Order: sequence, then structure tokens, then C-alpha cells
Amino acid sequence: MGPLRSVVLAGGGTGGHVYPLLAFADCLRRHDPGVRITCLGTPRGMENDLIPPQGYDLRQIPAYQLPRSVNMNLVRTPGRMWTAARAAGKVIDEVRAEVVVGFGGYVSVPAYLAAWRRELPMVIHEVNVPPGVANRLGMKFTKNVAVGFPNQPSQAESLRDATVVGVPLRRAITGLDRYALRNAARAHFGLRPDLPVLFVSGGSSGARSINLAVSGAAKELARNGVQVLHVMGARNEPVPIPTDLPVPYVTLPYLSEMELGYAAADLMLARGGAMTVAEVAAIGLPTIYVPYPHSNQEQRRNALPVVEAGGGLLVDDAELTPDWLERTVIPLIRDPQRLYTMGAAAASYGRRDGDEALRSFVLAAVAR
Ligand SMILES: CC(=O)N[C@H]1[C@@H](OP(=O)(O)OP(=O)(O)OC[C@H]2O[C@@H](n3ccc(=O)[nH]c3=O)[C@H](O)[C@@H]2O)O[C@H](CO)[C@@H](O)[C@@H]1O
Repeated sequence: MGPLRSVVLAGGGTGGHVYPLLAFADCLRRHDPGVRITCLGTPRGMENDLIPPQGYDLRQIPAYQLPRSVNMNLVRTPGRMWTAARAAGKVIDEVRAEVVVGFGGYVSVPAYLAAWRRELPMVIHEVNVPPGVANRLGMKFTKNVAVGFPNQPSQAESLRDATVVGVPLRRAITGLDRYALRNAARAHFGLRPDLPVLFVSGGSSGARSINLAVSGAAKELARNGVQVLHVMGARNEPVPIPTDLPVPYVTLPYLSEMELGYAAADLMLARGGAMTVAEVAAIGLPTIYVPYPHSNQEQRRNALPVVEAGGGLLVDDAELTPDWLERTVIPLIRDPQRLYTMGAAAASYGRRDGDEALRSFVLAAVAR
């Protein structure tokens, strides 16, 4: 099979859908600098902040209300969705796409509908259990379903026949040697090289309960020599941090270069978004997961396999108090042997080749 000429990628809303799309686009371009890559987005999603700076063509299609049920009759599908599908179809025709690859989120459904109408090959990449509504709708039109994690096919009926390819991750992350970069990364954030670092991130939108709990533990962590690098989330009200701490506590609204945060860290505290789980597992970073409690247990399911492999700890959002953090983080972060064992266990669960494996899957779908 020859190189791909033109590909349409659809995925938007939160970072969780956009980052795998970008990593996959990079992989396509690496293999074939001549490939035309066109991304679809809606006006308000994070794709608008994240995709253009990477040099990819982003076309907007109109936003519409995602259907709540996958079983809805397509004839009754809201008119706005068909308007969006027509707009997606126009882009597909203009760039003469050979395949549509969707990562879920609002923008994917019109792309799937348009590809289906044109009998164009399409591939769905899904990282969650249960799969999101957009991808479940897409699965009505194709059997080319790839998933990010080995537990997914057995945990969702709709993913039973899916192929496990892993998650496309940014090269800056998969190529990371976090021990080699540690001191430089710490210097970058103004952190000391000689004291442990807890890296805190609530996912692409931030997490208020995590922000409150960690800031509540700030004094005690600092008193015990634990430095904190805390990404609060650009769409979150920042939480005040005491100013007179004896060791650095660095806050940021958002961090574009997550690899630097991962490199600076000895231990991570995070939600259980699928991308975050895939990233920290791939680089073997021990992590305390605090799954988002209001999304169908999806984040708990994401985190559980790596925790069961020994790569981290899991705590309910409701249990995450400053006191719990102090009792858990301080002894753990001062125990390099335990951190090393946890990191190795995480790495044994993680994989770094999701982008390549998805590309092979897409090439096979186009060739069929
Ligand atoms: C509340 C909710 O429904 N969250 C979902 C959302 O999470 P969310 O959008 O938070 O996604 P993830 O945790 O999966 O991924 C976050 C991504 O953003 C990046 N990042 C994050 C913060 C930052 O400052 N800089 C940065 O670059 C991370 O490196 C990662 O690549 O999508 C995920 C993937 O579909 C789902 O599993 C989550 O359940």
C-alpha cells in the first residue's frame, strides 16, 4: 500500500480528545511529510487553542447538541447535526480525504456521518469505558474500532471486537528520559534540585477538589521538604496558596509542556483521564489517581489496571483531604525505593507505540 495522501482527523472538546489526534497527526507526518492532514473542530472546543499552534489545518464546522442516546433514529437526528455533517462532508470532498479518523467528542459525529454517506473508510479510536456517545454512534457505521487499553474490550460490549493499539502520545512524552531531564526541568520551574517534587494536575480542565485539598496540605508538605508543582487548570478559579512556605510551591494555570512537569516530578497526583493514565504509565511515573466522581466511573476504570499492576494508588474524590494527602504523600515521596518499584510497575503497563500501532490499523482499513 502506498503512502496516505489525505486524511481527515476529527476529535475535540477537551484535551483528552485533541492530544491523541495531534500525536497521531505527528506520526503520519513523520512517516510521510507530504500527507495532507485536515482537522475538524467546533468553535468552542480546546482544539482551537491546541491544534493551530502545531501547524495543522483546522476547519471549523458548526456546533450542535450531541444526542443523548446512541439508539436514536438517524432520521430524527436533529437538523443541526446534519448541517454539521454537510459542513464536514464539504471539507472531506475538498481535501479528497481517503479516510476519516475520529477520536470522539462533539465534532466526530458529523465526520462519521459524512464518511458513511460517502462510503469512505473510517476508523474510530476510543480510550474510555464506556465509550463516549459520539464514538458509540460512529460504531454504527464501521467495524474499524481501535482502543487504547487492554481492559477495554472485555469491559464494554460495544468494544468486544475492537483492536488494542494503545494511545497515540506526544513524542516529547514518549521520548522522555525523566531522570536525565530532572534537574533541568526543576530549574525551569524554579524548583530546587535536592528536594522531592509532587506534580499535581487535574487534567485538561483542572480539578477544583484536587486544588483545594493540595493547597490545604501546602504547609505540612512544605514543612516536610516536599516541593509542589501545581497546574490548577486554565478554566478554574485559582486557589490561594500560603506565601511564606519554606520550600517552593509553584502554581501554573496550564502547562503546554507536560513533559517538563513529568520530568521534574517524583510523584504525580492526577485525575484518571485516559490520556493522563496513558502518559504517566508510558514514562513510569508513580501516580496517585483521584478519579472524577461524576462520569460513570470511567476514570476509575482507566486508573484501576495500572494501580492493580502496582503503578500507583487510587483514592476517591470524597476521601481526598489535606490530612489524607499529608499521611500518604510525605512517607511515599521520601521512599525512593518504593517510588522506583511503583514507577517500574507503571511502565510495565504503559506503552509508547500507540501512534505507530494506530497508523498500521488505519493503513489496513484503507487497504481493505
Ligand atoms: C471530566 C472528564 O470527562 N474527563 C475526560 C477527559 O479528560 P481530560 O480532557 O482531562 O483528559 P486526559 O486526562 O485524558 O488528558 C489530558 C491531556 O491534557 C494534557 N494537559 C493537561 C493539563 C495541562 O496543563 N497541560 C496538558 O498538556 C495532558 O498531558 C493530557 O494529554 O477526556 C478523557 C479522554 O477521553 C477522559 O478519560 C476523561 O474522563
